[in-house]
Amino acid sequence: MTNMDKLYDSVAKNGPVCVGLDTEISYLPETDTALTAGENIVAFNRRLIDATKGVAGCYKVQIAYYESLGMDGMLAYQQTLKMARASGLPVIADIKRGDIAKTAEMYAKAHFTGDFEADIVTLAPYMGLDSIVPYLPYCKDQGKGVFVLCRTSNPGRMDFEYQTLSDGRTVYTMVGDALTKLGADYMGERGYSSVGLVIGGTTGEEAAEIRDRYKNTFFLIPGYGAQGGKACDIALYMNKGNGGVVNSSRGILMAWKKQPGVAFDEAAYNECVRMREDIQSECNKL
Ligand SMILES: O=C(O)c1cc(=O)[nH]c(=O)n1[C@@H]1O[C@H](COP(=O)(O)O)[C@@H](O)[C@H]1O
Repeated sequence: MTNMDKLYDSVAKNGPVCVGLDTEISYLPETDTALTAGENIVAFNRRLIDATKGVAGCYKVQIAYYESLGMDGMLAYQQTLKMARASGLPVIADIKRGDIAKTAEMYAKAHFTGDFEADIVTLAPYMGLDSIVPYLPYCKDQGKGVFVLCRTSNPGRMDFEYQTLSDGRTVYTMVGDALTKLGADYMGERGYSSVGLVIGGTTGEEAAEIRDRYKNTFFLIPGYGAQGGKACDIALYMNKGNGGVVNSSRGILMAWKKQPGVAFDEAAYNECVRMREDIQSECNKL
């Protein structure tokens, strides 16, 4: 069974919310001055994971928030991955790597084995397929997975991704087509490849076309919450309520700010439940 299969099963059981652990120290309601920044973040993440593991489909840990704190942060990253994986839910390491083949081999080893082992990683395809291929033996042998940036959530997606090629396709479609072709040899039992795509949820405009074109591809859909993505748009990227996980980071981490008097972990739980209902009710309308 692949990790994409596990993600599918997890969405079927708990729903599509991907809790983004992009934990910045300023998001914490209070800190313990006897602890380092990294230790405070681990304590916060521990309570957040405990509170949300029954209502989340997976976790995504954004490495930049941890790297920015140096060694203290990298220890926090290691411990956060460990705690999140111990919840039994699939864990995506949002590392967005994309380098030449030999270097990619080292990144794959770094994030699929050892101290920083994750179940699935995010990759950037700009340097070409040889920057993606070194991750595939881990998909074949250990069921690992990758989500490759395709049509992202940020305004800057227009700069390169929407450029039109001579054959009429957009650049993001060329990327999606090439990656789904590559992923065809890595199909799991639930009908999805271990090679998934990142499809931003801040617009629903191309949703029907994208979902239809990549039927066997699992999507990581960021943009809900702080970036303003709407459930009615996001539902269009799902496949009968599955086939995608919807990330919210700041919206969940800082849910306590919108729920006065409620503890941060309980507020995060409440936000996951609200978000899940919001998305599932839109999926049910389709
Ligand atoms: O790969 C990603 O996860 C990603 C792709 C994308 O197109 N847009 C996007 O926002 N992300 C990530 O998703 C998360 C969004 O965080 P919030 O906007 O706080 O919910 C961050 O970790 C981003 O790095």
